[in-house]
Amino acid sequence: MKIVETKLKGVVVIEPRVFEDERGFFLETFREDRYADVLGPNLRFVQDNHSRSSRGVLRGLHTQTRKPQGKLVRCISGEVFDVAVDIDPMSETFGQWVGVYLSSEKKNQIYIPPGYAHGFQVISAIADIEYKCTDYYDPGGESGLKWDDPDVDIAWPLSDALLSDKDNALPALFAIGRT
Ligand SMILES: Cc1cn([C@H]2C[C@H](O)[C@@H](COP(=O)(O)OP(=O)(O)O[C@H]3O[C@@H](C)C(=O)[C@@H](O)[C@H]3O)O2)c(=O)[nH]c1=O
Repeated sequence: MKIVETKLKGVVVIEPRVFEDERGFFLETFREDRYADVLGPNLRFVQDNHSRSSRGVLRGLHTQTRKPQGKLVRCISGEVFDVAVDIDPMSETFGQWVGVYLSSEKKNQIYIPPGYAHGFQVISAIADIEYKCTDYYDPGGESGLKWDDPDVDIAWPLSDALLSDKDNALPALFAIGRT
């Protein structure tokens, strides 16, 4: 598999090896030994999630304060623009973001370590994403920042973003950075 590092520490894009033949294709989407080599030896996933959304839907930008989750994300149908944001005020890259198009065609993945904010926007008519998490969902510790915070200035592919009421009410980065 090919690993592409990004400007955010620990955020990597993974391009697994895909075996194609007359029946279709095969790939390993996770195996502990190889991924631990890249993502760190203490890697342990405890929860798998799957969500489906339609074109324009934007979920994010989310993080958890009490149980920060590392996430290994892939798109199993359609295409999304997936984003990680550095929300650590002590970090040299605080406020910076990286984005990658994930698709069922490319079969690529992004790993986002604990402590970053994560979100994605759907480009195709429908998209399914699956992601493995290093800690459990903790509703009482949910946090995040607004998708269009001008201080972060993410270049989302579609300007018409469809958000949940919860995501529409998220604060700006400077507000969560002070807590
Ligand atoms: C995230 C999550 C939600 N839920 C429930 C709560 C709620 O009733 C329903 C939908 O939740 P949400 O609106 O928060 O789902 P969603 O907006 O898809 O939240 C997700 O967004 C992406 C960007 C992430 O990075 C994830 O960590 C997660 O925060 O599912 C769980 O039971 N377990 C979970 O792990």
